[in-house]
Amino acid sequence: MSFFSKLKDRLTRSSSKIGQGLDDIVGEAPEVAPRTGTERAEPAPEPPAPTSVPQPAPDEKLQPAPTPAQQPQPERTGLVGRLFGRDNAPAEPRRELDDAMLEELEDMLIAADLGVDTALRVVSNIAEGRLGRKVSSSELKGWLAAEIERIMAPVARPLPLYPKKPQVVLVVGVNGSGKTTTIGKLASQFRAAGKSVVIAAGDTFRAAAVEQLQVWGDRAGVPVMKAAEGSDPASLAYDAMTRAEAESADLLMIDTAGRLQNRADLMEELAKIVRVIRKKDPSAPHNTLLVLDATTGQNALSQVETFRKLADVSGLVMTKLDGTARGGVLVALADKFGLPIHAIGVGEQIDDLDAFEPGDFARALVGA
Ligand SMILES: Nc1nc2c(ncn2[C@@H]2O[C@H](COP(=O)(O)OP(=O)(O)OP(=O)(O)O)[C@@H](O)[C@H]2O)c(=O)[nH]1
Repeated sequence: MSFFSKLKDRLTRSSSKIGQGLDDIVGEAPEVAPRTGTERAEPAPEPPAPTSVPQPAPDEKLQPAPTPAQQPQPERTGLVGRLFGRDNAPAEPRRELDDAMLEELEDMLIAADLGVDTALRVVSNIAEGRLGRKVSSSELKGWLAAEIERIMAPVARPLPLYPKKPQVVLVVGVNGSGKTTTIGKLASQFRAAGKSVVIAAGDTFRAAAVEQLQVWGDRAGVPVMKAAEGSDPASLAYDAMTRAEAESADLLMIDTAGRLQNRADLMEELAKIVRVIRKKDPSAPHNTLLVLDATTGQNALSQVETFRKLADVSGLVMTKLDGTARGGVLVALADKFGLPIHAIGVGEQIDDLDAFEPGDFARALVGA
């Protein structure tokens, strides 16, 4: 199954929240516009965007996505047919885009975790030049997907790989956000791409976390460096760096603790890891990935703020987009911080993590 198919299948809780929300808003129209042939002409409803072909970003933010030539067109009724009421195309409910509808849209997007600022901006962009028009739910989905894609396109960047070996990736995030799983999935994928990888189990205070990492390491065929329980994570990171250099490994991934209860300690622990690996390579770590759990919704925003103070976060990975109705928070994150989103996770299996593709994500999120 392609990752996009998985994304569409598994983002259903978020997409049904937004997609169903739009259907409900349009369905609440005081009247369903009958096709009389005398009303103001409206553009034909857009067919859903094709799912298999990535769409170019629309040139102009307010234009509906271009209709691909091969897509079946909704039947257009000729003038005579309309005059004689022979319009057999099923009429989609339409509702006039007015202030009340915009407010409902805004509330729905806020409830879907896009956050107040982002929801306001998205809604005002959708409204621009369209007030007073009778719009359908599928048109709204198309415009919303285009707006979301526009916000997310600048932050969709795969994990950058530099020529430096070993490339050090420090992985930070609160406990349970999916750090271990993300490291395991990335390690497997890099191995499959022919790269050699070393993992350091830097959360030395939690035996369960170390064990879990070992399971992933075994699965991926990647060595996992461990240290005695409670020992200094920085000294483990240094040893792991030594081993990665000796083995000419392409990548060293360092797991870290995620206890936010004592921020000063955690900050010192992360800073010390960075200090010791810089003794071996002043340009390390080359990436500092913050792993966020989508199910925490708006809380992910404060986690970014906190971890940016604790570490020099260079990019984000969002996990658990499956099984949550809060996937909209990724749009809020992109809009607020502009940090690169390197990958998203939609399950617990190795291939349930993939690069972030904004068009696919936007369409899956709104159910377009
Ligand atoms: N459904 C789903 N579950 C995930 C995903 N990523 C991780 N998980 C699960 O989330 C739980 C926590 O993931 P971990 O990788 O252990 O998280 P961690 O940040 O390393 O947490 P600690 O080990 O407590 O530090 C595990 O049960 C994972 O299987 C995902 O994308 N989707």
